[in-house]
Amino acid sequence: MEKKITHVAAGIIRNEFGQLFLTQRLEGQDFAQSLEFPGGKVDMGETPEQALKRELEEEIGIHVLNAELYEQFLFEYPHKILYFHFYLVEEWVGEPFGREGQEGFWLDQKELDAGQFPAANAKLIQRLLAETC
Ligand SMILES: Nc1nc2c([nH]c(=O)n2[C@H]2C[C@H](O)[C@@H](COP(=O)(O)OP(=O)(O)OP(=O)(O)O)O2)c(=O)[nH]1
Ligand SMILES: [Mg+2]
Repeated sequence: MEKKITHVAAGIIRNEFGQLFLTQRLEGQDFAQSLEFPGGKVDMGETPEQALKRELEEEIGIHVLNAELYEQFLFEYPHKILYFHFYLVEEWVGEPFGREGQEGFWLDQKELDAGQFPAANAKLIQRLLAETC
């Protein structure tokens, strides 16, 4: 059977100290306990940017003021095919927190560790590490 492609929009939320806001996936979700960039599936009729804004309100309680597309790519897991839209978010209103009970914390961009994220994130994290100063 053909696997359908699910679109996912997620935010690389970066503060003025060069730290990124990460969350930990919950028990019961796929990739439970992995770290992630907050975000989720793009709903039917939504643009990826609209999905990003909705998901960041729902998951971490922030209102995004500006988002710049950083990386888009397809990744095939054994059980699903995802098309990611990662946005760099540096302007928002509110203080991010794990609104759905998940852990959330700030981490220096240069401290990112691809081993703590799902496999799809590897290249993205490589780029983020290469772009720290
Ligand atoms: N949000 C997010 N998802 C990621 C990342 N890396 C990665 O492989 N994924 C995968 C995990 C999921 O299979 C999918 C994203 O879906 P999700 O579980 O966040 O979707 P959602 O928030 O809409 O959650 P749900 O309502 O379906 O439970 O992408 C990442 O950095 N951030
Ligand atoms: Mg999600």
